[in-house]
Amino acid sequence: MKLSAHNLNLYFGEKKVLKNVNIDFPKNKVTALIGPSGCGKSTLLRTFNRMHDLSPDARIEGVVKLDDLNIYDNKNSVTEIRKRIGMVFQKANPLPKSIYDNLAYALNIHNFPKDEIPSMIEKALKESYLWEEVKDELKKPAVKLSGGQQQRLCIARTVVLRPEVILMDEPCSALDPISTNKIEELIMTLKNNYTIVIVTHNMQQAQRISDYVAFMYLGELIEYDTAENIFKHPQQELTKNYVGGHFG
Ligand SMILES: Nc1ncnc2c1ncn2[C@@H]1O[C@H](COP(=O)(O)OP(=O)(O)OP(=O)(O)O)[C@@H](O)[C@H]1O
Repeated sequence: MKLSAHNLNLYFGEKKVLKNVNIDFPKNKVTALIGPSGCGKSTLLRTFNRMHDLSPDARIEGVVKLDDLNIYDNKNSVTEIRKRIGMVFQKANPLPKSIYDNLAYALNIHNFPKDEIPSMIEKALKESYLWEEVKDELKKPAVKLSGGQQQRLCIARTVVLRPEVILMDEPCSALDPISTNKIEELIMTLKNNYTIVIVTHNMQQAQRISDYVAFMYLGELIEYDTAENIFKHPQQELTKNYVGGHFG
């Protein structure tokens, strides 16, 4: 197990959004978080790299760990945690810089040796299936790339730091089917090197790419199992109804 939450409760002000969630994410697997809108998928995902530190009304109880490291122990640096647990968002968010500098910026912040930066960037772009498309125009502004290319650049910006975990919050929801397909293929190769947790609304996508699936409802983890069991043999009535398309 790579990442875990135990007895996790999360409140925004008075509102309890995560209710006693217990979950362990296995190493080098893709786990999908599914459930109807507002059930707490993104909130759970964001807990793992301390994104809620930015919300003054968020309050967390419980234990969240990366291996044996307690993510919420104040002696651990948030910057270091976010280097080990990277995140890719719903909408591609490249910096207003060149393709090359989008990756160099992250490496410079983390003080990687200057002479290693060009080869690390090439490796990350190759790993993100983008190198062949951009190798001759690395100085081009990243915002001039297509939406799908921008999202692969954001994935490259995450993997260039050699994280252990990649959190993905609906990374394909703004993309066309061809770009989505490329990112899904990419996710399936990335899991050889990284542990991946992905929020998705797309049941077909969850079936195609995930090894494990966690179904959430109203802030609770209702069922967590292999993708095969969740989609073919769900144990809970709620899961059965959700994956059967009866609500959500
Ligand atoms: N910063 C915040 N402050 C207050 N409430 C919030 C905040 N972020 C999320 N919430 C609330 O927490 C609940 C869970 O939201 P969350 O975004 O985690 O759900 P979700 O399952 O990811 O939904 P969706 O599929 O629509 O993205 C919702 O009721 C939402 O309104």
